[in-house]
Amino acid sequence: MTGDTPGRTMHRMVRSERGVRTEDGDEDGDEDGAGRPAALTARGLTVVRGGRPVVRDLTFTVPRGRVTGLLGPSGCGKTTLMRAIVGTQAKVTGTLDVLGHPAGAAALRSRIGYVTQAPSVYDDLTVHQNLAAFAAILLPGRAHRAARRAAVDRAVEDVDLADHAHVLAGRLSGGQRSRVSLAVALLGTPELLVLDEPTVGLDPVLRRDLWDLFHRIAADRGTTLLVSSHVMDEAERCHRLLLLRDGALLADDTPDALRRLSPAGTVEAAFLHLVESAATPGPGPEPGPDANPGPGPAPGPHPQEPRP
Ligand SMILES: Nc1ncnc2c1ncn2[C@@H]1O[C@H](COP(=O)(O)OP(=O)(O)OP(=O)(O)O)[C@@H](O)[C@H]1O
Repeated sequence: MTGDTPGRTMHRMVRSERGVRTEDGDEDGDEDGAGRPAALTARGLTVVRGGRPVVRDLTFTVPRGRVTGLLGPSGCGKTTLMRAIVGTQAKVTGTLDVLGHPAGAAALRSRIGYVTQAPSVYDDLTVHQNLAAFAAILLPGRAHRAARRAAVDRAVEDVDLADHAHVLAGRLSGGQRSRVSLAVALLGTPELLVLDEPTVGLDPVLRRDLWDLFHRIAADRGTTLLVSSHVMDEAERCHRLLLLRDGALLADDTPDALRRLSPAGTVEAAFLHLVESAATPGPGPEPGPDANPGPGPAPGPHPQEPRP
């Protein structure tokens, strides 16, 4: 069972090669309270690129309807993991289930939205035309005309670009172009949104606005968001975090539980603490009550909601 299920069993935290996680006795596996499979379940997930493993033996679960941050330094494997999740990465071994299907299954195509680091928009089309072009692929034919229009209008509103709907994409700022890419991903109302460093290069106000949008999407539609970043302060904005380093999972927990791992009380300090503990064999960090039990159930209520 995953998600915010009250009355969960007690978990015992362990540190393993797969990062910090808990051991527990729950038997109900990777489902949420409604009996649906978790958004993501990985076991022993490894990806080889350029002849070497760049994602190594990851085991984690991502609950539905929450904003999960995938954080770690440049080159640690975030994009590679995301590509594995959306089914575009070769040389993936281990288990990776997405919305209850093996990653890359045809049944997932319309259920996942993926926004890469490079905005995929046509510069010589307006925002509206860009969205209309993608909507025509998703909802082809005359019968869907009204639905197409509604989907485009809603996506433009979602990303707060109504004032720029008729501006050429080539004349937009970097942040605005990123939002057009996001709007394209939102057109199909995906159940899982995978966003690769969507806030990179944005000023603090735009970053805050985008994070607000991510939370609205999760809260209003029950969409699961997996958002990567190499900026540790973005961790505070997530319900859950996967911390990666050198392709390995350092932690899978809530920001609140991670903050408690170090005296400084920040996720960045927790990251350093975990790196140091991984380098020094020992008993490992103290338990965090919100740790994800890896392949087992996810945590109960979050003691501190993320800063939107
Ligand atoms: N096409 C490729 N061929 C071989 N190795 C690659 C290729 N692309 C990436 N890598 C290697 O895989 C590792 C993980 O890269 P990845 O792009 O997944 O990291 P990242 O955490 O997303 O980095 P960034 O934050 O800079 O985008 C890196 O060591 C990188 O050098």
